[in-house]
Amino acid sequence: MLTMDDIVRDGHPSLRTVAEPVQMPASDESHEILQEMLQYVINSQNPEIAKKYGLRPGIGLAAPQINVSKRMIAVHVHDDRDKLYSYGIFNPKIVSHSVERSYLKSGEGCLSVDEPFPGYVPRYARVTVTGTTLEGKEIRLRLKGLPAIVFQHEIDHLNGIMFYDHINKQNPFAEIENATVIE
Ligand SMILES: O=C(O)C[C@@H](Cc1ccccc1)[C@H](O)SCc1ccccc1
Ligand code: NI
Repeated sequence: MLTMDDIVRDGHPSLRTVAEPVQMPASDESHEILQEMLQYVINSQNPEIAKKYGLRPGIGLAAPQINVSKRMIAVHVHDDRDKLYSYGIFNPKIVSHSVERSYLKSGEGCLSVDEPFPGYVPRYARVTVTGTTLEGKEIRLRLKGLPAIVFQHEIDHLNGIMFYDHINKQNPFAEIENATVIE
């Protein structure tokens, strides 16, 4: 199983590299890695398992974070109506997005960043994401709220972008125009 020892930290070249598309159908190796990534995210949200193995809780994980430069992400997150979005996705792509933005009032963190980077991280309020699931199904997801935020955070990792790249350097808590706050 994956643990924090498998997650590379800020400064590792993998986090600043554009990841390669996964040739479909995915190889057994890629399938196994993506399954392990999703299992990490699920395990990290189980208090007993997280404590036993020292896992930092997460709602998403991208392959470059375990030094695999492939376009694969895992997400396990509930929206504000408690609907669960639990996916391992090959080649996720944002195919459309709102003009309106949103951001987490608490800011963002990252399993690959050990210190806090305070500040608002502007994201698109709504995104449409396509990709291929672990089960080999082509999906098209229309997302808003926290699911939209986590998918954008993880897809950023595939493009070598870190959440703090989006924070206003002059004033990290500057109001973001045309944006809704997610509490
Ligand atoms: O490092 C990662 O990619 C996993 C992040 C993803 C993430 C961070 C901030 C906002 C959305 C997604 C971890 O999930 S950070 C821990 C966390 C846990 C619950 C809610 C938000 C962040
Ligand atoms: Ni991250």
